[in-house]
Amino acid sequence: MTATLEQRLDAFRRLDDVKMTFARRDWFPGTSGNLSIKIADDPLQFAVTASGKDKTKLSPEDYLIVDKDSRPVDATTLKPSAETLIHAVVYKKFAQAGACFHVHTVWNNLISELYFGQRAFSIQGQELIKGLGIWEENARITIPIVENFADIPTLAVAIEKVITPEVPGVLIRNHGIYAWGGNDFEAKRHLEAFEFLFEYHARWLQLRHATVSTSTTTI
Ligand SMILES: CSCCC(=O)C(=O)COP(=O)(O)O
Ligand SMILES: [Zn+2]
Repeated sequence: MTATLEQRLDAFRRLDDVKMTFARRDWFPGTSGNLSIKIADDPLQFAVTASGKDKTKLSPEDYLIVDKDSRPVDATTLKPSAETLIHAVVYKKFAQAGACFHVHTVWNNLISELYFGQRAFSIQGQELIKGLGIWEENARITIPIVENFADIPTLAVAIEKVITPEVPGVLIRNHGIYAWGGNDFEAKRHLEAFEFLFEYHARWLQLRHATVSTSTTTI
């Protein structure tokens, strides 16, 4: 069933909230990043950020509604995010996904670069893994890494091939992360958990390196 006006406005308000929260963390440098919230399943429709906007600001022209083919549902001069196809892939692959968020951060870029040549990043035994909805003892998670294809349909196909229901995210090398969840609250929690794990791991590697270097220095 097509979404009502009230559902659309509710999605826009929720996107405003998430956007401003992430903006305060500097998670949208240089107009990067995009956000979406699903508003209808059959046929698929979702609200998505307009392309190229300064996502640290609010304006009446921040979002539009697109269909399963990432095409605007209404007549509009706004362009959907250049990466809308990736949001569509997530919603089509996981019927339970209700929101999908993409940010470029130094930490997620560093992790993808540190594991250059590898197709995934794994981490084990961190409490914040529970933030991803994984509660088993000493859990290990593996987030796939895809190469940063400039051609978005190629990138979307690469992402479609590697994402799984177990881990709600994917890293694009030297680009950023996509994370999703059943709704905006859950997608935000997942994204925050991933970002914590990336920062923790990168800092841990740095400290370990510094400690090893100091302990091997002769006076
Ligand atoms: C300057 S960021 C390059 C494009 C990108 O990766 C991104 O996340 C933002 O693209 P959009 O079309 O959604 O504004
Ligand atoms: Zn991006």
